[in-house]
Amino acid sequence: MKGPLRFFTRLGGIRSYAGMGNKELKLDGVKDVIAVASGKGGVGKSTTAVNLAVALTNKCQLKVGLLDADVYGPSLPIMMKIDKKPEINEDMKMIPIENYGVKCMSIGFLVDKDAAVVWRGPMVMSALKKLLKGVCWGDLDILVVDMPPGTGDAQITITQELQLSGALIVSTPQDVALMDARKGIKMFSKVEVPILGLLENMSCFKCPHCGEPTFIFGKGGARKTAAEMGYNFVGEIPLEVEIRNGCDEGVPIVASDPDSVVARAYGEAAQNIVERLEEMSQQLNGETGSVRFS
Ligand SMILES: Nc1ncnc2c1ncn2[C@@H]1O[C@H](COP(=O)(O)OP(=O)(O)OP(=O)(O)O)[C@@H](O)[C@H]1O
Repeated sequence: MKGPLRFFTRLGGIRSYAGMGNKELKLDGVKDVIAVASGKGGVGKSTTAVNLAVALTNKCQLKVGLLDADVYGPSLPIMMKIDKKPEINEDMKMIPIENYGVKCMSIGFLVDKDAAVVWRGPMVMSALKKLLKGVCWGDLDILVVDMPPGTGDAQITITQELQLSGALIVSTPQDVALMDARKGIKMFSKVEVPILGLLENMSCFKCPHCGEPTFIFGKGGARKTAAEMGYNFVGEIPLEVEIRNGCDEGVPIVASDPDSVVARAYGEAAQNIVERLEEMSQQLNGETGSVRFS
């Protein structure tokens, strides 16, 4: 594992890192919080977060939440087909809205879809803090956080406010995307968040007529980068029209066609992440068996 040695302790089933300064546990009942991030925009981070959340629910049988922290361009309302505002509980916390078995929260549930785009920094920060602290998630095995693209203030705030178990970096195989992915990795390393691995999105396009693969964004770039940097390679997701359709229609392909090749690829990636979290737990606190995912 990269970065300084840290070790886990367990507090009532919730993981916590020793040696992380004075961070408090902010999300009661949530065992692991993982960030899905990319340095570059438009590489399929939200698509990955949504499909992974459904795969972690359906294929890994976990209790999963999905937080759309991409305040500038929330896509969860469309991708998860949720068109209502969350209710508030007696503690004045927002109750996540469930679809496909995943508990969801997004700034897009709260404001007009174009409003956040023109927000100034302080408004973005205040909205983010509300999203991070003001949601009653209940008991979750994993909360998947769809990060805003890039490595600016909003991203750093999230990594500082949330006790992240790790970050998944999504990239296309293209050099320019991989360059930004490296910046993302650097940001997480600086704040001592472990990298769960790299996932390559849009890895290849298979002609629906002849089956010939075309490597539109280059071949194997994320796998190579993961190997060079010593990180886990989580898997590759092809460029496929059904994935895009699923996003636009609000039915993730993992939910609509769970036996498809693509849904299986997301399932394997989800399993890889779960195993990586378990490995980290075992390495760091000396456990010998799976505690939560057996
Ligand atoms: N593997 C894929 N195959 C086909 N289309 C995809 C795939 N992954 C993502 N897309 C499409 O690419 C577009 C961008 O994806 P997405 O919104 O997930 O990217 P993003 O990295 O989250 O973007 P942003 O930087 O705006 O947050 C969407 O239209 C989505 O449907």
